[in-house]
Amino acid sequence: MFELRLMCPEDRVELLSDALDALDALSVSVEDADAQTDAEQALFGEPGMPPPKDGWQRSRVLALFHEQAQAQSALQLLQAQDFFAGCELLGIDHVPEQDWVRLTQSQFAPVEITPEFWIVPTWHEPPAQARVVIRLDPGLAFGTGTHPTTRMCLRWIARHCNSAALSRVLDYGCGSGILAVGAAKFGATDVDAVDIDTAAVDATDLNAQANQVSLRAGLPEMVSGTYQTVLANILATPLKVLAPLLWSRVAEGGHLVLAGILERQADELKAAYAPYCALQVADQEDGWILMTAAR
Ligand SMILES: C[S@@+](CC[C@H](N)C(=O)[O-])C[C@H]1O[C@@H](n2cnc3c(N)ncnc32)[C@H](O)[C@@H]1O
Repeated sequence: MFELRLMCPEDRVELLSDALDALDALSVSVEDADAQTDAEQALFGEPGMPPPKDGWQRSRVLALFHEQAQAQSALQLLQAQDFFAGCELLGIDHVPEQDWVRLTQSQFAPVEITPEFWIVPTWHEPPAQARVVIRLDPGLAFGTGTHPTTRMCLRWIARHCNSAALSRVLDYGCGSGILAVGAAKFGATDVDAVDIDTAAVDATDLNAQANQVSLRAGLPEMVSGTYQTVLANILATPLKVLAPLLWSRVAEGGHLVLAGILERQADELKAAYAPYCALQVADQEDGWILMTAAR
């Protein structure tokens, strides 16, 4: 295969990507051309919020074609368009054949949560010291155990194993279902996992089956009654909006466990939850914090 690489200013990215699609590119991807340089202007957005800007100030647009001649003729057609002004050819390069499946798999090693608790992809054997294992392959839904927010929630679950905290558990924003599966593996008998994304609900069902645990996965409307533990690893903005709902689901004597919060967001989270409970920082990793409250 051949990769056509173009540099493109912010206001042309969409036009150029659409044109490459129309010219039968096998795939089109866009990268921040200034990433990890002094000129980088990173864009941070949150789900459900409008993007802060349409694109980076300069983007690298990469399009794959089967044949070199296809890439060259796509370039010629683009160069004849008005919108190509300000864009620039970086090159047309041969992309060597690779075993993409093996390459992707090699990037996902088993993840240690505690010395005895591991997340292990199906193509790996669990480490000898693992006593509790979640079998999980990367998929469409968030939550493979590689993110600090997920790991902190799982550590909290491991610390509370065999306690009343893990009787009835709610995983709110379940993604892959990793927290719900983890809670079930540590003895939770009644686990609900909900997400606004139906792909996450499907992934959670499949991951529960693969790990031979029983839980109920569904949309947030499925939540009913109260829970000894309510886990929500989302992001600061939705967590603030969800404060009354999440707290109302915590049973007497139960715990609220929140993640997806940056260290600098601790005070705003405490303020948002102050009418209901006193959130405390319970763990931290790589600039992210875990906040908890007991009822
Ligand atoms: C960061 S992922 C966490 C996935 C998993 N629980 C983990 O800990 O790795 C957040 C998930 O929350 C879901 N989500 C976002 N806003 C939500 C909301 N208002 N209600 C329910 N789920 C939401 C997203 O679809 C996503 O799957």
